[in-house]
Amino acid sequence: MALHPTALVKLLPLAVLIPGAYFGRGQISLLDDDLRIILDSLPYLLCLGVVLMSLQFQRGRLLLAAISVAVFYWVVQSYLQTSLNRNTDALRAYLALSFALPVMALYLLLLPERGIWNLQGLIAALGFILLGLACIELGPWILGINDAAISYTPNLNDVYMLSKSASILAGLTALVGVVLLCIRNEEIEAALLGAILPVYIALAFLHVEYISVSMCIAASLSLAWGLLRSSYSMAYRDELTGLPGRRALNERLKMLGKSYSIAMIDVDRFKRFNDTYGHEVGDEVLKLVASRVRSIKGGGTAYRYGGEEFCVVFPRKTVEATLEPIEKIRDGIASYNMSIRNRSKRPARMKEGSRLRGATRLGSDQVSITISAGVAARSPEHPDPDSVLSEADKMLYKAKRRGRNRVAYAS
Ligand SMILES: Nc1nc2c(ncn2[C@@H]2O[C@H](COP(=O)(O)OP(=O)(O)OP(=O)(O)O)[C@@H](O)[C@H]2O)c(=O)[nH]1
Repeated sequence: MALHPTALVKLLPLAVLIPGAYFGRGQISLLDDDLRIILDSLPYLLCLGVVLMSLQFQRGRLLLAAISVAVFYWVVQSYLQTSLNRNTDALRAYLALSFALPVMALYLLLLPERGIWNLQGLIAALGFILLGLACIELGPWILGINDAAISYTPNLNDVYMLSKSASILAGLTALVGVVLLCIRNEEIEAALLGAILPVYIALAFLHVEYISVSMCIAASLSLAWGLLRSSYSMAYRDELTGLPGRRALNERLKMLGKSYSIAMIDVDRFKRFNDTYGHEVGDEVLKLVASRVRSIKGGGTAYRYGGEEFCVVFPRKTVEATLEPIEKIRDGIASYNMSIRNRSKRPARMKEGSRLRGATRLGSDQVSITISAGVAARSPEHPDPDSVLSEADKMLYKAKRRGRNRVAYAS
């Protein structure tokens, strides 16, 4: 199981959203009454927006999260705007929330995305609702019948109200969320964390003025942002390699200025590689090549063009300026020995393995691969991105004809 620590970057919007909500709350009292009424209903409106978008994009976990934020806000507004010291119903509601929140957050975090309008999605949603009801009913009762209640009772007279046990549970939930984000590397995981944390903050600092409205706005904005980001990824990112895909390339090509170069890159003898080592190992090769091409220098942006082809766009660069970075990538890939992890996928026919040129079999577990590239720049003969792209493609096939593992460029 691979970990992606860089996925933590997806939490950066939270670093703005949560402090922004906390400090922005101070301004709410300055608003006139009409605006404050609108602001009070903003969490509901935002959650409704997320619910509608989740239905549209089949995002079951975000749908449940948005409904939960709205219910949380409603409970806080309806039952907890009072002194918990004197109102046992309010204390019960607070205990129920502080017990239900981590349990339901963990359920949502661990749940794989199943969509909405299918049996698995509906069962997942039903499980979530039943779990929520059980927590709300059983939570205060369980906490009331044994010693756990004492360590779970909120610190009613402190600004930070969550008890030590509830804080530990909250910390564990957040930790699980961070680990899952690093494993799954998905926008949705960051969005869920981005909703759970503000809701916890609202619960922990319940006595702070306007905390619930500001934090529930932050939570629903995080869900909306995650939904937009994941829809963008779905449309514009290639799932296997994580590179921007063909659609993103087409958009980029429309925005190029008067001077640019385009490189087409293709894995050599990839069909034979697939036939010999299997599609799964072929996918690993594509990921490896993608990770190398992604790090290309010289201001180039890499895209997966399709199949085993990649495209790099160099705005404001001549062909000559692109050669060094492309050669570096080609050389780096050619001299890298890739380990084949899946032993069952080793070449069935040894002769076949050793005949490969594009993928040379080195030892029992290692292969090396090569790439070829063609580069062309905008010129009077090739005045638009499509013709530059097709010229780069011609150069690529020139590199193939000349023996592969090389770069050819339009002079
Ligand atoms: N594993 C894997 N294979 C893919 C993927 N997309 C395309 N391919 C394979 O890539 C191969 C492309 O082969 P060809 O276009 O014939 O070219 P080649 O074998 O690389 O030969 P040259 O380009 O002439 O060096 C085909 O076998 C496709 O099945 C993918 O996402 N994963």
